[in-house]
Amino acid sequence: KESGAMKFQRQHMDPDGHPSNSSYCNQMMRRRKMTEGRCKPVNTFVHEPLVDVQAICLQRNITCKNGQPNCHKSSSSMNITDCRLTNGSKYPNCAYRTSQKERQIIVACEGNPYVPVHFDAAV
Ligand SMILES: Nc1ncnc2c1ncn2[C@@H]1O[C@H](C(=O)NS(=O)(=O)C[C@H]2[C@@H](O)[C@H](n3ccc(=O)[nH]c3=O)O[C@@H]2CO)[C@@H](O)[C@H]1O
Repeated sequence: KESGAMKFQRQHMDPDGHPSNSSYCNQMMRRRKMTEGRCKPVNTFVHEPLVDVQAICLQRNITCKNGQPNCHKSSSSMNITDCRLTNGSKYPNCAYRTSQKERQIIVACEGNPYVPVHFDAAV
């Protein structure tokens, strides 16, 4: 069974990648298995070293969107790509808009070791 930490890495980590073109999201959402059964509507990939994203869990606690108190915001902005399903997209042909951004990110952390298990937001 896939752990929360491994699921976070599958869904959100791409340290060496960067959207060279508009098909980055179409390719990556398939490759990372987020277009099976349905097209995941929104997903962010983070283009920073895993250790830097794991270090976010050391920042002070803030409240997550779901009210849980185990979220943390990155101290600096990070290189990310937002993938957002387009209106004309029809499963199984999941069509995404690729947007490269520099944003602080908010993740939820859990476990021992205390590591990211959920992407909450980019701010
Ligand atoms: N506090 C917590 N502590 C611990 N675990 C927690 C906590 N909260 C949730 N989980 C867990 O995470 C699981 C999960 O998949 N949550 S999810 O809201 O659907 C994820 C969002 C995110 O993937 C994506 N998104 C969204 C915005 C954006 O900018 N970028 C971007 O990528 O969209 C998704 C939907 O918004 C949930 O089942 C629950 O098990």
